Amino acid sequence: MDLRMSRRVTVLSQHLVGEDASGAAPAGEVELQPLSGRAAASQEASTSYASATGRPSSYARVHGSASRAPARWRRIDTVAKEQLREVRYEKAEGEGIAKITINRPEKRNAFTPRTVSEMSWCFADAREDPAVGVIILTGEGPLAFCSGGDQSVRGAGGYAVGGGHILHMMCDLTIAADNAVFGQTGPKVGSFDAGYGSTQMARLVGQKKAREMWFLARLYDAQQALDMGLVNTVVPLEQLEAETLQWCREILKNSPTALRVLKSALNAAEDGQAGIQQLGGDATLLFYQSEEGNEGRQAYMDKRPPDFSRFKRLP
Ligand SMILES: CC(C)(COP(=O)(O)OP(=O)(O)OC[C@H]1O[C@@H](n2cnc3c(N)ncnc32)[C@H](O)[C@@H]1OP(=O)(O)O)[C@@H](O)C(=O)NCCC(=O)NCCSC(=O)CCC(=O)c1ccccc1C(=O)O
Repeated sequence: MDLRMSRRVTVLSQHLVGEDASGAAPAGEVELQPLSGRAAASQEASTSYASATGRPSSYARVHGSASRAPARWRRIDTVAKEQLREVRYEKAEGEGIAKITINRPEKRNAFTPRTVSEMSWCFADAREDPAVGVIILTGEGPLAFCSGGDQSVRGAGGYAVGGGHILHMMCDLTIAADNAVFGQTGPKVGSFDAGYGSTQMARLVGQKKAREMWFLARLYDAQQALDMGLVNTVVPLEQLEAETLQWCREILKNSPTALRVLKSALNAAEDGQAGIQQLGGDATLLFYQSEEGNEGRQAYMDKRPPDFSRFKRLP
């Protein structure tokens, strides 16, 4: 599944696997540290605008901060004429935020082919909804975002889907809970992702670290994930939704066209001709909204030669 197909900004919240409800890390798993150091600093940086004067700058005064208040979620049970069973789909009342929640907590939100289909339908619905500007992808419950493909339904035929870790890597941004654990288990369970799961990872964390993650199949805590550039920020689990909503609202205050073209540009360098096609499509969209673009179309409709003389040839 190519999550980049969504032209809107996608934020991922929650974590791959978490500690048990008692707070103790299970034997053999990484011991999680309290939020500190770079994780705490990254949380602070996400809400502040630096100023050399020590006072809030005009930029900070104009743009301010975004609310962390809870959203009023409206649940949508049927998408693409299908009843959702393994995914919960919601939209925030009066805000451009959609939320897709993998809803199989009893299996640590492992996905089946059905889950992936339901996610695709929801992404497509959100993509087509002009009111939606940001999509949150998350997992149900405090224990896991997604533990990858459900091993009980994996067949010899195989499906072109990667694990839960790959889902978050394909999102634009990742906000991790402080109990999050990240990693690839593939080589230990007879699986691998030789597509985006490998190439996107290497782009995010570098070739050496990507090879370490895949070849050794170890697990990493949230601080380690932050340090290697795998996630954008780490917040206490109980602040995860508030932090995510604040990021969404901050993004939604910004120019949708600027965001759209930036996302296309950031993807274009890596996506070859498909990436350039998206960027080219965005340029055409903008051109069609311009006077110059309209003059050509209007002249044809008027059965006259176009007059482009009033449009400057800028250096
Ligand atoms: C994620 C864990 C580290 C969490 O550990 P913990 O919190 O202690 O919980 P557990 O007690 O282990 O799990 C609770 C319960 O959930 C079941 N479960 C967890 N994960 C899965 C899973 N991925 N598949 C099936 N079932 C799962 C677990 O068995 C428990 O059930 P009980 O009945 O209570 O025993 C830990 O759970 C863990 O390591 N999980 C496995 C992670 C993993 O290896 N994931 C697979 C990676 S490979 C992949 O994703 C490729 C895609 C794929 O395999 C696939 C699947 C389906 C169709 C097609 C494909 C394809 O190949 O294309």
